[in-house]
Amino acid sequence: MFDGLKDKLGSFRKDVEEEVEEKEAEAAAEAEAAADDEDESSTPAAAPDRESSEETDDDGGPGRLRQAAALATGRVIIEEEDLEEPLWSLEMALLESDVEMSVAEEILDSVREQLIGESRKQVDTTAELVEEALQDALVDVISVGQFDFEQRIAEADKPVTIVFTGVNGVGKTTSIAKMSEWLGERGYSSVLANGDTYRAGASEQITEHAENVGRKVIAHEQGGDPAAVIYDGVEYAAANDVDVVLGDTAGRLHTSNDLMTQLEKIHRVVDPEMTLFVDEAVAGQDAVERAKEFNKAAEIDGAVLTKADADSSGGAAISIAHVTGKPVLFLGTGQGYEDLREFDPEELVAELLGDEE
Ligand SMILES: Nc1nc2c(ncn2[C@@H]2O[C@H](COP(=O)(O)OP(=O)(O)OP(=O)(O)O)[C@@H](O)[C@H]2O)c(=O)[nH]1
Repeated sequence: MFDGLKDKLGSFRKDVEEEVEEKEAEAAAEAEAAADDEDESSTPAAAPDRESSEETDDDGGPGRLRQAAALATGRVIIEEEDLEEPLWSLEMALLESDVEMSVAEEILDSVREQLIGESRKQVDTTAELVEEALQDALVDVISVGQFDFEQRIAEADKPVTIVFTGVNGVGKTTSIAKMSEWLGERGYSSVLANGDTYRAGASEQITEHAENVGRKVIAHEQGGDPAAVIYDGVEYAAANDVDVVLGDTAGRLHTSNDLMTQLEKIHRVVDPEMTLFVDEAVAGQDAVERAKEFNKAAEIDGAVLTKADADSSGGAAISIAHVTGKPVLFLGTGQGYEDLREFDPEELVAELLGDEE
């Protein structure tokens, strides 16, 4: 999962290390040269000249002698110019990984600010410093809007209704069945409601998944009212002590107006606890754009990204929360019903920056 992005983040760490090593070597050479100068000019008459040459430091930045002095005390100073190339490469890498432009910029700004600011202190290893800066920057953008999904289910009045939206073909129905399993493992019963009355075959599809995971499915005729189906799901759940109603909906209707009308009616009729947007991680920028579009048409509470197991870039997972203000809550990590993983920003970033394969 996200191996391409992981490699690229590793390259940035190496790039900065190389820059700093090069600088250390230069500073060491300078220190040696300065020591030689001192030996040669240690007569009292030469001293004022040396002082003035230290003050008029004409090579810009903190200056060679100050760098050399810093090196002698074990400090390394990273300056903006040292980061220029590595940051440029990082930007390209993020964009190639389908990270949305504004999100990539946010990450770069944060890394730049942290590395330049912090590096003026004692530095143990450059790699640690870079890792910390990347970790903070990534966690910041990924964890926008995060909330504890399970706690929200636990605290909500029962039955809890969750509506799933998103275009067809991305694994929405599979994700509903996976969610039903995920809830079951945590002691919550659920019923599936086929609010996708638009597409032929949707009912058979959700029924098959429901049978596979041993859940009841509520469905009406094709062309029926999605709000009415989900309402029946809620009625069934209330009458049978079922905790959660998982409502499928038709992904894209003709216009975002239709979509909004459909979801608005569902909201009026059953007042769902959450509306989750489902898309596939492998769609990259397209998934990010769709998340924006769906969030605009009908406010979503969070996202489920399917097929993360097949996604090398990680761009959608990195970008969606920052772009929509709504968190990624789950990742689909395979075709089995158990392959649904709660999205944990810190854990994900640790994996992205980790050394293990
Ligand atoms: N590798 C992988 N495959 C997945 C994942 N989620 C769904 N799939 C597969 O994607 C294919 C489509 O899933 P469905 O749920 O049937 O998708 P769909 O019928 O297009 O779904 P709708 O979005 O409901 O229209 C199926 O073969 C699923 O097994 C996932 O997280 N990882």
